[in-house]
Amino acid sequence: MVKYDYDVLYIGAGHATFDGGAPLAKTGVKVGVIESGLIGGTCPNRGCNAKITLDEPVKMVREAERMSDIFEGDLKLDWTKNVEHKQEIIENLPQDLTERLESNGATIIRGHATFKNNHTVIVDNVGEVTAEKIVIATGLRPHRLNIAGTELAHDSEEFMNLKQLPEHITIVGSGYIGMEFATMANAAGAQVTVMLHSDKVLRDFYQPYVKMVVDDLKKRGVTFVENSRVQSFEKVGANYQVNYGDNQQLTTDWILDATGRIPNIDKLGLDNVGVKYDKTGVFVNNYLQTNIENIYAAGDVVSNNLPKVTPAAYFESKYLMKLFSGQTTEPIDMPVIPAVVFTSPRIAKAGVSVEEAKTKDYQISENDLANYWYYKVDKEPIAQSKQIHDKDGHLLGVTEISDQAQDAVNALLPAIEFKLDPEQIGRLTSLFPTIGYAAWHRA
Ligand SMILES: Cc1cc2nc3c(=O)[nH]c(=O)nc-3n(C[C@H](O)[C@H](O)[C@H](O)COP(=O)(O)OP(=O)(O)OC[C@H]3O[C@@H](n4cnc5c(N)ncnc54)[C@H](O)[C@@H]3O)c2cc1C
Ligand SMILES: NC(=O)c1ccc[n+]([C@@H]2O[C@H](COP(=O)([O-])OP(=O)(O)OC[C@H]3O[C@@H](n4cnc5c(N)ncnc54)[C@H](O)[C@@H]3O)[C@@H](O)[C@H]2O)c1
Repeated sequence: MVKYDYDVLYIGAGHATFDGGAPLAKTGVKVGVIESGLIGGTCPNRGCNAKITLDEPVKMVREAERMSDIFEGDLKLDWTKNVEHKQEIIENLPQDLTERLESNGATIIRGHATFKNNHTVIVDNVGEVTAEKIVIATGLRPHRLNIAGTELAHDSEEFMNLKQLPEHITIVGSGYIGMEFATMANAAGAQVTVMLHSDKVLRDFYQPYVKMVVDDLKKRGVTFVENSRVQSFEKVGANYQVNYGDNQQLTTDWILDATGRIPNIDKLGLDNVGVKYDKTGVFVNNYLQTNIENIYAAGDVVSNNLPKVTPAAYFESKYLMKLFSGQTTEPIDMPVIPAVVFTSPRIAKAGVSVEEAKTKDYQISENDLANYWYYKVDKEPIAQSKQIHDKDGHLLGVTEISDQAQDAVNALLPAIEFKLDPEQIGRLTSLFPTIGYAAWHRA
């Protein structure tokens, strides 16, 4: 007798679900996926894919600017066309991902899920759905400032759908979204003011590199207001007023609230089943299992100190696929999760940080890439890296600032993850000339 509707039921259809959920269904496990929004979740529809499409012309404008003695005329970014192009790239992704899940045998259930008990969820307009195991993969949503007029501000998704670029944009927050979107808006011709919570920008990245990005944006006209203490937003005629600091005002055309993202758990009924969580997300053990035996969690919604990025959600989803299909009984062994902020230049990193290296007996090489011939081809004025090695020559970590930092870090990742020794590293013969080759350059 079949006891439950599904063997495994995922709540949410982002990377934390579909990367492992589709192959899991293929093994014959009966998989259900509940999604209240677009299949694919944040990354394809309103995160990574959308953002990197909008950013591509930004990168090209910067390249053309550096090559202005070779090119004739100026490149001008048309924001409206850029947004149209982004839409063309992403609009079929929910359908593609639906097909990926369904063609492997998973069933998609559309609606918002709330736990009734530890094997049953109630889905709006559908009713009760039962499963032996349930995976909470509900991700994050934008945090909204708790101040008067907060409803006048917008989120990153609304920014990426702007058909016309406002003349002046105020961005509250200087994390990933604040800095990536300040870069895009500035390159597309908007005047940008970034309101900082403190004096810190991109707190998780190597601060001397962050300063280079900030100084470059300042030269390009972006204003940074430190310790801004934003107090309220008001509509004044056709514009908005940002009230901040000690009775200071700023007039602007559009406000982006980029003050972080919070877990989608408040309307999930976790208290109905006793799943433990706090404001940072759902608590799990080394098997991604919550305190309730048959309920798991994966991706951004998990409370941990990993960066909330797609590579982490992807790996966790793949791990649960192996666990649920019997391919492993081991706890999850998280690999090195790299991170990049797509400013211009980018800052990318993986493994041991420079700050940690300074507290240990590690060697830190400081590499002036702007004067290395391959980076000169691109006339990159800001290009540096720091590589961290132990005394036996294993590469433990890297952080790089350059326009191609994400590809450089990708090239070095296998050596960091697999702790390759110098002889093994010597056998990695990269194509030449490429960033994969240049990434190894060090002083
Ligand atoms: C603007 C932006 C840019 C980003 N850029 C990058 C980048 O360049 N690189 C990178 O690695 N990461 C990036 N990220 C982060 C990346 O998008 C996330 O790490 C990733 O999407 C996490 O996947 P997830 O499956 O955990 O959650 P999500 O993709 O958020 O999926 C969760 C899903 O659950 C659904 N849901 C929530 N509650 C319920 C419920 N009760 N019932 C039914 N469905 C529910 C939601 O609708 C959503 O579709 C970016 C994020 C943003 C916002
Ligand atoms: N390239 C990428 O991988 C990428 C890109 C975009 C987003 N993301 C993910 O999305 C998540 C959310 O990004 P985010 O930039 O919104 O969050 P974040 O946590 O990176 O930054 C939030 C910023 O808001 C500031 N802040 C908080 N409260 C404030 C207040 N009251 N006034 C002014 N500033 C305030 C913080 O100091 C911080 O600078 C990130 O955790 C990241 O993992 C990743």
